[in-house]
Amino acid sequence: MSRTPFTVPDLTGRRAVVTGASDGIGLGIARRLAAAGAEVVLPVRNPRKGEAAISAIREQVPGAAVSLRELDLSSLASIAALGAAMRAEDRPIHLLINNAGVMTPPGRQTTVDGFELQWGTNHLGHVALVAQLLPLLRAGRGRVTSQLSIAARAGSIDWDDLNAERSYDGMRAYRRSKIAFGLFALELDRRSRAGGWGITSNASHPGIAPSNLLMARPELGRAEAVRGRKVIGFLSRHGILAGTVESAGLPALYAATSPQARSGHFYGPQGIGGLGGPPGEQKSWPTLRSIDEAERVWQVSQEMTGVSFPATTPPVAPRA
Ligand SMILES: NC(=O)c1ccc[n+]([C@@H]2O[C@H](COP(=O)([O-])OP(=O)(O)OC[C@H]3O[C@@H](n4cnc5c(N)ncnc54)[C@H](O)[C@@H]3O)[C@@H](O)[C@H]2O)c1
Repeated sequence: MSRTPFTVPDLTGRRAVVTGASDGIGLGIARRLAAAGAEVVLPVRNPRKGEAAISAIREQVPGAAVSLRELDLSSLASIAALGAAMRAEDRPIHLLINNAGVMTPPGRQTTVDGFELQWGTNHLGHVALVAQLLPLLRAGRGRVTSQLSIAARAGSIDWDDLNAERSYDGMRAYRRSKIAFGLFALELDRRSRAGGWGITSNASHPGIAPSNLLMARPELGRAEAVRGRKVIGFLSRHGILAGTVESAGLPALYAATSPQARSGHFYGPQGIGGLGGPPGEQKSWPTLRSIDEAERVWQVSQEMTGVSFPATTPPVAPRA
C-alpha cells in the first residue's frame, strides 16, 4: 500500500518545534520537517536520546538544522524554563507540533506537580507549553498541531475526578487526556480568531503504529504484551488497520504544513477504520464537538497549571 501521498512543502526559513521527537512518530515528523528545509528544535527529556535522534536525522538529511532543548512535560517548572529560554532567544516559531505522549503507565502515577501522569503530560503539559511559547508563535503567525489518539473517539471527561484520584483506569485516563487536549486545540483556534492572535490550531491523530508506546507495554502481563506486539507488528507490516511509525506522522505533518489544512479542523489517516493510510481531513469525533466542554477545558487547564492566555470573550458562533 502506498503510504506517502503527501509531500511536505518547502519550509526553508521556517522554525519548527516538535515535542516527543527523540523516538517514534515524533522522530519521523522532525526528520521530514528538516528534509523540507525547516530549522527544527527538539525539546527532549533525555539529552542522550536526543543526540541519537539528531544523528539519525542527519544520517538521512545531511546538514539538517536540528537542535536540542531540555523539556520534561511532566514538570511545570521545566516547561517554564524552556519557555523562558526560548523567549530569550527571541526567534519566531512557525510550527509547533505537540506530539509527545505517554499511555497507560503501570498503575496510577503522578507528575512532579501531583497531576495524574497522562493528564499532566499529554494535556496540561502541552497547554502550559503553548502558553509559554505564545509570544513566539504569535510573532511567527505560527501553526499549532496537537497529536490526539484514536482512543479519544470514545470516553469522556470525568470533571469531578480529573486527576483520577477516586478511581483510576489507565485507558480511561489516557482517553480523558486526549479528549481534553483535542478540545483545547479547537478552543485555541476559536480564541485566536476571536482575539486576533494570528496563530492557527488544529488537531491530528496518527492511527495505529508500532512505536514504543504500543510495543513496550510494561503495564501488561508478559504473554499479553507479546501477543499485542505480534498483532500490531503484523497489521503494520501488511498495511491493515495500521501504519508504520513513519507513515503515522503524516496526518500531523499534513495538518501542520499543508496549504489545504485548516485551523480548527481535524486530520487523520484515511484508510479503513481511520487507522492507517494517507492523511487527510476527517470529521471530528463526537467527543470533540462540545463547545461548552472546550471552554471548560480552557478555563480549568489554566487554573490547574497557573498559565494564562490573553483574555478574550469566548466567541458564540460555532466553529467554521
Ligand atoms: N503509536 C500509536 O499507535 C499511537 C496511537 C495513537 C496516538 N499516539 C500518539 O502519538 C504520539 C507519539 O507517540 P509514539 O507512538 O511515537 O510513542 P513513543 O513512546 O515512541 O514516543 C513518545 C515520545 O513522547 C516523549 N515523552 C513522553 N513523556 C514525556 C515528557 N514527560 N516530557 C517530554 N517528552 C515526553 C517520549 O520521550 C517520546 O519521545 C503520542 O502523543 C501518542 O499518544 C500514538
